[in-house]
Amino acid sequence: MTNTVTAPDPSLRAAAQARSDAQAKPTGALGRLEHLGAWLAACQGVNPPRPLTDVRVAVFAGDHGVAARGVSAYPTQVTVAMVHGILAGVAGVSAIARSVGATVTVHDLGVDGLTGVPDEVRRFHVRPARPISDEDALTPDELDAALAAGDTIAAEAIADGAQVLIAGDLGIGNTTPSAALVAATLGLRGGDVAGSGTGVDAAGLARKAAAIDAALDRVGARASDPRQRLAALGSADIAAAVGFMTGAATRGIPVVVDGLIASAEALMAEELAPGASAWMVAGHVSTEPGCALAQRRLGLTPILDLGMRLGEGSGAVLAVPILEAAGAALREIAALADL
Ligand SMILES: Cc1cc2ncn([C@H]3O[C@H](COP(=O)(O)O)[C@@H](O)[C@H]3O)c2cc1C
Ligand SMILES: O=C(O)c1cccnc1
Repeated sequence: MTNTVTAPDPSLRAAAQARSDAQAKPTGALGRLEHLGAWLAACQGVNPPRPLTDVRVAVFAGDHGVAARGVSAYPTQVTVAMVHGILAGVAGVSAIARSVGATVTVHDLGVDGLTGVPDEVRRFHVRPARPISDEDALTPDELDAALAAGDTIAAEAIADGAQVLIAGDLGIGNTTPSAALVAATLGLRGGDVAGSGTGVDAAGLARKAAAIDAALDRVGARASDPRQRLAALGSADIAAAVGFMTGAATRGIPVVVDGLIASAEALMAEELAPGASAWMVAGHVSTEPGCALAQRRLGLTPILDLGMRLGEGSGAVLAVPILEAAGAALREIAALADL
């Protein structure tokens, strides 16, 4: 596993922008679509960029001990139910991915009580994350194993032809560790980053902010080290997604970032593999306050803002047609001089 990231090719970005400028439209008339097209060309190393025919969502599923603090509106059994839902192709991300021609896999990185699934799903199974307000979620060895699992999942998808990778999340309670990671990274408190997640009421929101503050106070200055922050405040599913994102960036494959959980993971990926965020676009911004905060820190401007708060990679995969249209515009619009 390497952490060395080479930036998307700046000469191809410039060439794509020049091609766009010469096309049969007023200069700049396609707005941010032009930037997305140039970014895609730079990522692919070819101008105009190739069509996106192989986009993959890997959903990282895991349970979170902190859920016992009453931070979610739903019981933890929903995590198992939703893994089965994804396997059956009937989850939210399943429907949206199908509508855009993307594929979805799900990976158990700490789901409590998961049975009746293919071995492949449990290949990287570990125990659920310990409650972050009371103890570190992971040991250093567990952190390494989770990061390596995500890197392997990315490597295998890329070797199999994936052009774009998306990390999806699944696990009751996961907005709490994600918000805690954003708070610790940005120097904020629970009240700044806690959102309603699955729909907690005001008392639930207060419990969530308090759980985040307890975790931040417990970890203290250790949080300034990104590995310690991730092990103390994260989880195996979150760490695996971080390894998946760094695995994509180190291999020169673009990533579309989803909501709060993925944006927190992207923050961690950028710290563990500096430059990784140059391989990312934000597919959407969710309604969780920590999501916009993380994206702003990374300099990522979301493609979509639809008031979504599902996770699973759903908002990211929904943005893929916009990215594809950006590439199509570069490929198919004639040069004004040729008309
Ligand atoms: C039926 C259902 C399907 C989901 N799919 C994703 N999430 C999302 O919501 C959960 C995080 O929110 P919180 O931190 O408030 O628990 C995670 O499972 C996340 O993937 C779902 C949540 C539910 C209830
Ligand atoms: O921001 C997200 O992706 C999100 C929000 C609520 C629940 N699950 C995910």
